[in-house]
Amino acid sequence: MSQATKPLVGVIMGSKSDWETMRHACEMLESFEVAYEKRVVSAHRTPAWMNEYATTAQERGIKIIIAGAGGAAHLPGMVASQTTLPVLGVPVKSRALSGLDSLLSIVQMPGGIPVGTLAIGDAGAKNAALLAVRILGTADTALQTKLAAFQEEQTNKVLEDSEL
Ligand SMILES: Nc1c(C(=O)O)ncn1[C@@H]1O[C@H](COP(=O)(O)O)[C@@H](O)[C@H]1O
Repeated sequence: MSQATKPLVGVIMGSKSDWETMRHACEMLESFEVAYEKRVVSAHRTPAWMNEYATTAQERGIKIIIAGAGGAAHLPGMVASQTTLPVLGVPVKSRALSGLDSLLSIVQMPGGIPVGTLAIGDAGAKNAALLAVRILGTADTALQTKLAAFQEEQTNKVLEDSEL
């Protein structure tokens, strides 16, 4: 799915080391059969590539960018500054400060350049994908139907598990 169809979601991350977190976003997109691409892009280490990625994403058909980064996590904000696409930021859990540094770096954007910031770590990556699916679902009733089924299944599972 990620390679064959034209991608609608760009999943980018500051380092290969973020993959264990960001794979949760990719897996969720796959479960909804939403075409995506995944790339390592760093504002700090590959600034020219980041600029190219952000400025060409829209013309390539990307609708939403999910950007994960840890520590001094400037990637989501810098990408948001160079595109008008919605950018969802995932704070990756850092070794030194458990992701609080990542969260604050992503969430505290100056007015005018929005980044939709998710929770730290795996749940944030999963929810970034679900939020992307919800956004795409506003113009795609088939996706909305899948989202409703996902939520119903989730609710039923929790109710079943409540019978201890
Ligand atoms: N925060 C950023 C950016 C950026 O924001 O441009 N580029 C890499 N990184 C982060 O550095 C951490 C450590 O990276 P390494 O494991 O490669 O040393 C990763 O979590 C990455 O997201």
